[in-house]
Amino acid sequence: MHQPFIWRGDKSIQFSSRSVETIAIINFEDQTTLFNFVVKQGNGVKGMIDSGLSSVPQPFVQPQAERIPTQNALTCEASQPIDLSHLDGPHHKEVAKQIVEAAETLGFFQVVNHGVSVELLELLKTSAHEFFAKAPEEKAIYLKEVNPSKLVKYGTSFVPDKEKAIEWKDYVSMIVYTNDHEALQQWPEPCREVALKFLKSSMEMVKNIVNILMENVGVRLEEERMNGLMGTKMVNMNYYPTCPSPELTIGVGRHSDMGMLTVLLQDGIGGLYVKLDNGEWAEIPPVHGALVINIGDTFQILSYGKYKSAEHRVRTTNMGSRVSVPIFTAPNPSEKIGPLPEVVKRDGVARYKELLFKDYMSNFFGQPHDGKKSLDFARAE
Ligand SMILES: O=C(O)CCC(=O)C(=O)O
Ligand SMILES: [Fe+2]
Repeated sequence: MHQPFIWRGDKSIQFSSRSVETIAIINFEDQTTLFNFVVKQGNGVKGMIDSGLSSVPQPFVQPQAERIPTQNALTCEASQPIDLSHLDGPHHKEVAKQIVEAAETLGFFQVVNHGVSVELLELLKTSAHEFFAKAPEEKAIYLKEVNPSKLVKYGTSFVPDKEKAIEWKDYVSMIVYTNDHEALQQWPEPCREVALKFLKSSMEMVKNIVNILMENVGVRLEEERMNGLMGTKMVNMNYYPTCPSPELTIGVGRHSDMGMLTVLLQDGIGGLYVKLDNGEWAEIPPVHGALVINIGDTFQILSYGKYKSAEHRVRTTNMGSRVSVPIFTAPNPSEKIGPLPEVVKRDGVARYKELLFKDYMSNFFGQPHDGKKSLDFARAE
């Protein structure tokens, strides 16, 4: 079995690979060494924790303002899942109204009877755990510096070299631009098949929700435009290792998602928080078998702000390692995004300018998480 580290004292540990000759000292007190070990060499937060670390190293300690209080946390009241099985029957209008209201207010809701089997949801969580349980060198082959594929990326935190403090999260992103065959060849085991199944079995639901939200603002999307707006799809597996001092760290900092709609599977541990209008944060409680849906920046731009890309964040815990599996849907890189003419005509002045999605995307991935600042890039002067 892989046994990468031997704990030695408080400050330094030995890196032990298979042969005694390769033993090297890793000093977690030295920030460059730590950064290289966790981020550049792909050991991840998990590799650091597996070494027997019992306190949070300085580069992971968040500024006071970003820390998440664990006491007296609110639970989101509007979190009763919406039952999508009624979309096909006489209750269609009521269900559509619930979706519209959630998209206009919180920007987050949960759904059941979404078309993805509970067995598949369980398999997704298991395979996320299996991927991150692999030896660091088996995951490191998917680091973007090592792997030329644009379809897969393994890493830690969001933009670790620019952040004030590194997020307590490892992840693997699996992207589809063109065809599934390519994805299946390049995505890692043991996630590739289940991730693709998740994507396939949730897309009908996603398109139904997008259509409901579009129709509500007087827009009927041609198939080609729908495909253009939903052309980039990414399945992530997020892994938040158990943390010795959760009050000092964050799993994911305050942000909104960049695309159209996100579908998220979370496990039973909890820790996903959404910002309410009054500035308070409330937890989206885990509901077995449910999926979380949230509106992304692109949808906010297209609807000139009628639908809200909700600000959210994730706390860490010492109760066990958490996994989550979001699907991000977003436009093709070459797609123009801007307020839809129908919406502008109906409801007034556009607050966003037209731009190419690839420009929005590179700005988004170039900055550390900072609430909804990402949207400033698209704001009309
Ligand atoms: O892990 C979660 O619950 C949410 C993750 C998230 O917000 C993201 O990956 O964008
Ligand atoms: Fe997110």
